[in-house]
Amino acid sequence: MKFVDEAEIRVEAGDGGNGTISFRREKYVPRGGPDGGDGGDGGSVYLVADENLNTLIDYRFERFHRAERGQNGQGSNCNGKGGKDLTLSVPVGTRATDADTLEVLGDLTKHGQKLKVAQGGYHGLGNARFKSSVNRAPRQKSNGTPGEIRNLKLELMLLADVGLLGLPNAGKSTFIRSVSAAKPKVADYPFTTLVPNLGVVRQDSQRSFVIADIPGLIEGAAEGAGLGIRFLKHLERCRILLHLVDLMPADQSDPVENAKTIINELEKYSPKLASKPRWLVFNKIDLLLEDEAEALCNDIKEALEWDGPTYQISAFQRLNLDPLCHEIMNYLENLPDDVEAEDDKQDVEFSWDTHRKDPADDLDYDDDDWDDEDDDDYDVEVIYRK
Ligand SMILES: Nc1nc2c(ncn2[C@@H]2O[C@H](COP(=O)(O)OP(=O)(O)OP(=O)(O)O)[C@@H](O)[C@H]2O)c(=O)[nH]1
Ligand SMILES: [Mg+2]
Repeated sequence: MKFVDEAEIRVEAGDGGNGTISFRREKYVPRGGPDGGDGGDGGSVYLVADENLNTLIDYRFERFHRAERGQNGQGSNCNGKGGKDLTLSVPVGTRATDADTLEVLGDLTKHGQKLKVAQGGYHGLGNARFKSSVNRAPRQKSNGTPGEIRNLKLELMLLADVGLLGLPNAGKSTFIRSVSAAKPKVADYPFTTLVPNLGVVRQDSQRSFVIADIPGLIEGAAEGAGLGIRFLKHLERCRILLHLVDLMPADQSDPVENAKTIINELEKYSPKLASKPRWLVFNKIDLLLEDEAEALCNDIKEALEWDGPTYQISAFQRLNLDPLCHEIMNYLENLPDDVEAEDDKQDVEFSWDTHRKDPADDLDYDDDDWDDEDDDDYDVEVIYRK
């Protein structure tokens, strides 16, 4: 599966309409003067940021976009109508670059923000405009100028503060569903998640962070097993990774070995990613008695020689999620500004407004969109809700 957080399209603004040559012809009005009208301006092409969109995938299928041409002028001093502008909606966070010159035309960072990407042609002048004291019957007009044509590269940056790591079925998608308004598909088979999802965890009106749920990793991912490791690139800009460990794998596999697999694959992919702050999050504690869970977590920590932070949660039952999110928020807030930020300055920032969901909303697992088959249609999903 290919990533479509970028798309290349061609936009063509409308040409300006031509001016026209015409003379007033009317009974009893001999030698009516010139009355050729001007053409209309060509329509321009704009991009507008729309918070309801989350992918650029549509632009992969529809690559040519043209605004209307201006109408030609007409007699009786009638000017041609201007061509209609074309407005293309793109997700918030999209950057538009001229694919030929590599000039960055702009970043659309706020809902409703508009960016002109191709200027419509200017109108031509009708002969009425060329009338002068020495030329009362000009046979002159001008043509409209051509509209701008551009090959545009659209890029949508997926930026997340927190990245989720884990084997398939570890509960990553369940976790993001429980702490944010994102609605990725959850199921009891591996590789349910085929594309990354982003969710916004809102602590209060001023404080929130973004979590990325990516497809599960399996042993050999670095060599391409399962869905491979290409999704890990989305975690490179995260500030912290949560490694979800399933305490009760349905396939009876050993949680220690499972955790080691992830750490191995991570190291194979990139030592830099592997050295990012990482917290161990033991999931599915609801399936064990409290002291059993405690003992198992200790065993795993010992086997991994883990001395970093650990948490015990049930993503499904929403146990201990609040303290974990709280800690994450604190951690992120207390990071020095310059950590990992050097090359982020150019980044597009999302300005979503996703709120923390009411937990009661989500307890209904018969909920229709729980198993939203459409998910698979998208290569990249960024789900959020206002
Ligand atoms: N009992 C229990 N089941 C859970 C918990 N979290 C997730 N599950 C179940 O585990 C299964 C897998 O959950 P997902 O959230 O789809 O797992 P994932 O890590 O996103 O899996 P992939 O997308 O395949 O990588 C589902 O059947 C969930 O209902 C939990 O805390 N407790
Ligand atoms: Mg998943």
